[in-house]
Order: sequence, then structure tokens, then C-alpha cells
Amino acid sequence: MDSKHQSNYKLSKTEKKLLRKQIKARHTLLRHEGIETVSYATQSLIVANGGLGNQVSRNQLLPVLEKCGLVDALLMPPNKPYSCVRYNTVEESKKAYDTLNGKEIVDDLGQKIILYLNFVEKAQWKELGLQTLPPGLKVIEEIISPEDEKMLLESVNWTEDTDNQNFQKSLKHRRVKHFGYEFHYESNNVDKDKALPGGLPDICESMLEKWLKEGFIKHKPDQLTINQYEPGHGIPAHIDTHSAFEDEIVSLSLGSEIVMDFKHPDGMTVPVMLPRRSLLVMAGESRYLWTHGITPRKFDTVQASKGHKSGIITSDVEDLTLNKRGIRTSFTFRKVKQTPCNCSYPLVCDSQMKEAPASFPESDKEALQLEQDYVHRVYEEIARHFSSTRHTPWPHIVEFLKALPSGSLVADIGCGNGKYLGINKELYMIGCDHSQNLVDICRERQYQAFVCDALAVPIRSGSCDACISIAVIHHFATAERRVAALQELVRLLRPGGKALIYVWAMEQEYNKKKSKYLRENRTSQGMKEEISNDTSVQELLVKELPNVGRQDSAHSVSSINDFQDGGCNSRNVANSKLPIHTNRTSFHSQDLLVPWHFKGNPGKDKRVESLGSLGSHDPSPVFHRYYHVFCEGELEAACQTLSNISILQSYYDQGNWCVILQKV
Ligand SMILES: O=C(O)CCC(=O)C(=O)O
Ligand SMILES: [Fe+2]
Ligand SMILES: [Zn+2]
Repeated sequence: MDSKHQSNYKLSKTEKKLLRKQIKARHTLLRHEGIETVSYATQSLIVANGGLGNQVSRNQLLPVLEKCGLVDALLMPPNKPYSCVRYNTVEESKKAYDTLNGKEIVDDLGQKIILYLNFVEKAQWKELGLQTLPPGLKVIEEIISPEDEKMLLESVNWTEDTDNQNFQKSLKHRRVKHFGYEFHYESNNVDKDKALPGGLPDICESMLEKWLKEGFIKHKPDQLTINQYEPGHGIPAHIDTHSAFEDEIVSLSLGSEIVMDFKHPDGMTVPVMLPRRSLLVMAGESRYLWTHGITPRKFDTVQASKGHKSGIITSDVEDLTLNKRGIRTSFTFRKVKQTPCNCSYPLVCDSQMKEAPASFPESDKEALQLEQDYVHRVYEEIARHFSSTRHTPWPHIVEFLKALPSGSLVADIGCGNGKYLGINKELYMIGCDHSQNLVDICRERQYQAFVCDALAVPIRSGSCDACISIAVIHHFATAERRVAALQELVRLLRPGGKALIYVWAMEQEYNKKKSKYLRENRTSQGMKEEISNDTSVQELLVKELPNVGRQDSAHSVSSINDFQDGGCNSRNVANSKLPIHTNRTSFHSQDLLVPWHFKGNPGKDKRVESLGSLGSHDPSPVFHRYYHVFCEGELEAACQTLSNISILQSYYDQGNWCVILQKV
């Protein structure tokens, strides 16, 4: 407040800027989230930029908010770049609005973040409080009576008398029994030609008919798996093999309620309460794209409020409590699928997964296809998760950006989540990326970014004072395309303009020093720092966990994983298949596929929790990105083929080859 009196002119300028940003935040909230803000004071505020998706943790934000008054509730939805705070009184929220708007806070990783606050109506607070269920998922409560529940439970004979009609197994974390068709956990599929004699138990027939008639299910199942979970039991996160079963899968919960976790590949986890006697219906996206699983534990975190029975458990700390698990028996009904799956989720679809692993491209067309399948599609799919592991800017790049004259126009070609776009506020930076989802993340962060191909950037020739290309050129699949990408960077530069280029190095050990990528091989769980350019913290953690019995790994998303067994990690060019790299090891081939694991939840606050579920060896999807890792001198040589440039500097930085060039 003091400064207000010191410099009126300056402050009004700042105020204007603040207002502009605040209005921008409003628009973004409305456009991207459908959240309407209001121009009058209310008890609740949306705090743009103060969200878990922005690496701002509750511990970080709450004390800041509490300085303005008594916080009634702070809602931080997972993966979102905002949060919602409700104050005890309008006066308090007004104080927060006045003092915290434009306030800089330091996020969990030490980066500065500016908060923009806007009032929202109370009703919207309520709406926000509930995440939505995964699309296609329903929980129908009280679908059967307590009497029917009792009867169904009594009908299951768990004694080992197998009359060969209902195949029964004791898995590591639960007991199972199959009817109609046996489900093979080794192949994650059913033997479609070998229906079990006896079909489904008679007791289920009338129940299924009723559900059909009442429209709860669309087709009659012919396969039943009964799972029994004692407290402490669980089922690993999995997607039921697409080609094994039809779209709709339903599961009846008996005996005791349980929390089932649904995970989107981008890391969002939605815990869903399944009350006893309820029917879970999974169809569409929730069946094909999201994994479902039950974490082995004795207590579930559940909503305390009495009214809440089924559905999402929010992360609202005010209303959470622990619930002791009992014995839950589930009847999962599915219809065996006789034709290949043609869903719209090819990356996780066993029917649509490429038969053969990717090959070295032999033509431009093949190179394009390879980049499409093993770069663009993958980044699109993993964008949020990827972004959550990309927060620490590398010092030499920061140095380059900070040294540029203020007012410079700088293009970041392949800007990813925009982690360099805000480094130097004196620059006019614009980012572009092939991935729409990554560009959306940049925009959520209020950066200028657009989607384009790095070989055809819609920026006028000679208009940039500088360009950066960080960890991009190595995704082009032929030498010609890599040179073309460099040429495009140079085209954007004005004479005298500079470009900084980073690519991943084949040499992960240089001058007798191992890069962090190798060194951090055995990092402790507590590690927070992003290491080299290419590994998520999750990947590190995964390696540390014991690989528990695989036979209980439910029906995996398989396929992409499978060609890992084909022996990689060699200069396996003979059959022209691209080898799959083992993370945290040296490279043995310049062209390779690098796995991206969707393990756990990327939200930092969830890391501990995700470790828990990783302990149950979940076969989550693994995606592969194509890379050409550069040998010493290769990047320089490629630059030297360009006209009108001089190489100002070339160096090795933490497992990357780097060049600074200047347009002459
Ligand atoms: O226990 C449940 O409700 C789910 C079981 C399941 O996902 C499965 O067997 O594939
Ligand atoms: Fe399942
Ligand atoms: Zn499919």
C-alpha cells in the first residue's frame, strides 16, 4: 500500500497490467473450464495459477490465503492450474481479492507464480467440488435387495470341490471364479472357442433379464468373474482387454463397499465409491481408456458426509474419513467379443496396436509415419503427465534467455508445457508445439503458444531475434528432416539473430562423468528434481519397486510392452526394428524407442499414494517415443550444412549436445 503513494503513475500502470491478466484468467476459466466468475464480491474465489496442476501444493497456498481471513474450505482439483477458496465471510474474501491479486508466490519447486483471483458464486463452488466421473461410467445404487445379496453370496461355493464348471483360482491378492468362459490371466484373454459347460449360474439369469429390461445394461453378458477381496486385497490397475469383451462391462458389489480407482492415461485419478448392492457400469471411455483397480489396503479414504454413498471421493480434506474394509465379493459380467475391437482409443487397443514394432524408416513417408505414431500421437496422449514432470528449467538455457536484450522477439519451437516461456519477462516469447494438449497447457499458464509443425512454422522469415529448440530435433526420423528442422529455425532468425539448440546425446558419459540421466538411476523416493530431459520421476520410482507376482496382473494393456521381450538394447539393425531403450541405461543405438510409463499419478501430492498402488505391480500403459540420439559432432555437422550461419558455441550439457548459432 505504501508504494501506492510513492509512485502513482507506476502503480496505475501495474494495476492496468494486473487487471488485464485478471480478465484473461477469467476468460480462460470460462473457455476451458466453463467456470463463470462474477464481478461482485462473494465468499468464494477462484485462484488462477494456484493449483495442483501448477505445482502449487496445499501447504504452499493455504497459509497465503489464511493471512486474509478464516478459510472455510480450499478445493484443489487434481491437475488443474487453479483452486477455489471459500472464506468465512465476504469481507475476508474481499480482503484476499484486494491483497492477493497479482501476488507472486513460490511454488513447490521454487518457481515464481503469480496469482489472479476472481469471485465466483457459491453454487459454482459446489459444482467444482465434485470432479466428474470418467465418461461412460455409472454407479447404480441398490440395484438388488439385501435378500438377493444374501442369496447371491451364499450361492458362491469357494470350497475346492471344483466340478470343472467354474474355474477357480486363489490369486495373490484375491480369489476368483469364472463362469461362461475362463479368463486366462497369462494371456489376459478368454478362450473364445471353449465356453465352459453350464454357462452362467441360474441365479444370475433372472437378475440379468431384469437389468436388461430396465435398461441398466444393453446386452446380455455370457461371462462372469467372481472376485472376492478380503481387507488388504486388491486388483492391479488395468483395462480389460479390448478384444476380449464387448464395450459394456458391469460389476455388482456384494458384502461390503470398496473404493475403486479410475486412472486416465494423463495421470488423473478418480476414486469411486462402490457401495454394496450397487452396480458399476463401465462403457465407452471409462471402459476403453481409463484403467480401473483396487488398491490393496485395509482402510479406504471415504467421504464423511452421510448423504454421500456412491461416486467420486473428492480430495476435499474437510470431509474425508477412513472406512474399514470388509469382505467384498464382486460379480463382474461381460460379453465375450467375437470380432476385433475398433474403438477410438488405438493407443491402448490390442486390436489396433501395430502388429510389428516400429522399423527404421526407409523413406520420407515412413519417417513421417514413424513421427506421427511414435512422437506426435504419444505426446498428445501423455501431455498432462509429461507436463507434470517438466518443471525445472535447465540453467544454461535460462542463462541464454536472460542474456538476450530486453524486447527481443523469441520463438520457442517445440515449447512443450512452456517451461521456458516465462523465464525472462523482458522478452516477447512465443511458443509452438505439435501437441494441441501441450499448447493448451501453455495457454492455461497464460503464455502465447500455437500448434504447428516445426518444419513449417507460420512465422515470417527473419522476424525473430532468437529461437530456441530444446529436445525437439532428436524426434525427427531422418538426417534430412533434422537438417530441415534446423533450416526452419534459421529461416525465422533475423541476420544477427541467435538460436540455441539442444538434442539428446548418445554419450551419456562424457569426460568420465556420467550424466544425471545415468547417475540418478538409484534415486531415492523423495527426489523431486526433474533430472535430464527425458525421464519422469515416475519412471525412476518404478524401477525401485519389487516386481510382485505377475500372474495376478489383471488384464494388461499389453502389446506395446510386449515387444520389449524381443531383445532390445542392442544395435539391432539387422531386422531393421527399432530397439526399445531401457531407461537410465546407456544408449546402444542412435535410433530407438524410449518408453514412457503411465505409472501412478503425476500430481506431486499423490506421489505417495501412487507408490502404494505401484506396489501392486500395475500393468499400466507404456508408450514409446522415437528418438535419434546424437553422437559427438553430429549436431555441429548438421548445422554446418546450413547456409548463412556461424556456430558461436557448441557444448555438452547433462547428456545433451548443444549448439548456439547465429545467422549471418
Ligand atoms: O472387483 C471388481 O469389481 C472388478 C473386477 C475386475 O475389474 C476384473 O475382474 O476385471
Ligand atoms: Fe476389470
Ligand atoms: Zn479397442
